[in-house]
Amino acid sequence: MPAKLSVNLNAIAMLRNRRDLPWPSVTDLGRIALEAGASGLTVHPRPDQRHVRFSDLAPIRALIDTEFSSTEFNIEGFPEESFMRLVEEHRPEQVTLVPDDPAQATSDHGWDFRKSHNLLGNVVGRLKKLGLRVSVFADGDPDREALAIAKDIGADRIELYTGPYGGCYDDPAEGARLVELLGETADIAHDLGLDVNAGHDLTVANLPALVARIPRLAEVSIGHGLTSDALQYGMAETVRRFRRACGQDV
Ligand SMILES: CC(=O)[C@@H](O)[C@H](O)COP(=O)(O)O
Ligand SMILES: NCC(=O)COP(=O)(O)O
Repeated sequence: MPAKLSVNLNAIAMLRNRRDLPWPSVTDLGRIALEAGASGLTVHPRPDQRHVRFSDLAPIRALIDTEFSSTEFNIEGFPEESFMRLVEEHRPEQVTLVPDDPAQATSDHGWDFRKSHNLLGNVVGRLKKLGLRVSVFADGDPDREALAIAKDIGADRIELYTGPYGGCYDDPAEGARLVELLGETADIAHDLGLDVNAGHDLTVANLPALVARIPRLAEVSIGHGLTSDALQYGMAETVRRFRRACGQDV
C-alpha cells in the first residue's frame, strides 16, 4: 500500500496572515486538496499562532466530518497544556508530538526519547484515553534503545524528521546516505511494532527514493514544498503530482 498524503496547511495560513483578511482560505485550499485525493489535512498550531490559528481548527474538523469522512485530521505540536486542550476539543484522528520550542522558526529535530520519557509517557497515556492515534517525531537515527522507549510509552507511530534529507537536494551522495539512515530507523521501528510516517521538506523530487527505501511508509505530511508547487501548478494538480511521487496510482 503506497504512503498516504496528508497536506499541511501551515504555509497557506502563513500567507493569509500577511493581512487581516480571510484569504487565501485555509479551509478552501484544504477542500481542494481532499477533492484531489489527499488522505488528510495536517496543521501545526504554535502558541503564537503565527501559522495556523486556533480558530482554523474547527472549520477544518467540520470539513473533514461533513464532506470527507474517510480522510483524517492530523494535529502536530509540542504537548503543552494549550495544545492538549486544542486536541481534546478537536479530536484529530492523529496527534503528532513534536519537541518544538516556541522560539524555533520550524521543527528541526526529533525527540530525545531518553530525556523525554516521563513527559511523553504521561501525554501519550492521556491521548490514548481519548482514543487518538499518537505519532512521535523522531530523527533518522537507527538507535533501537531510543525507539523502544517510543514503543514502551504507547506511541502508535513515529514520524521520521526528514529535514536534513530535504536540505541536501543538491548533494545526491549525502541524500543517499541520509535516506539509508531513515530507512534503517524505519526498519527498527517496524520491527518494534511501530508504524512509520515521515515529514519535513519533502518534495516531488525527493519522495520517490524515500518511499522506495521504506515501502511500508504509512503517511507523509507535506506543507512547504507542496504549497510552493501549488503556486506554480495549482493545488489540485500539485496534490496529484505528490500522490504519484508517493507511488499512488493517480
Ligand atoms: C513537524 C514538522 O516538521 C512540521 O509540522 C513542520 O513543523 C511544519 O510546520 P511549519 O510549516 O509551520 O514550519
Ligand atoms: N510533519 C511534517 C509536515 O507536516 C510538513 O512539513 P513541511 O513539508 O512543511 O516541511
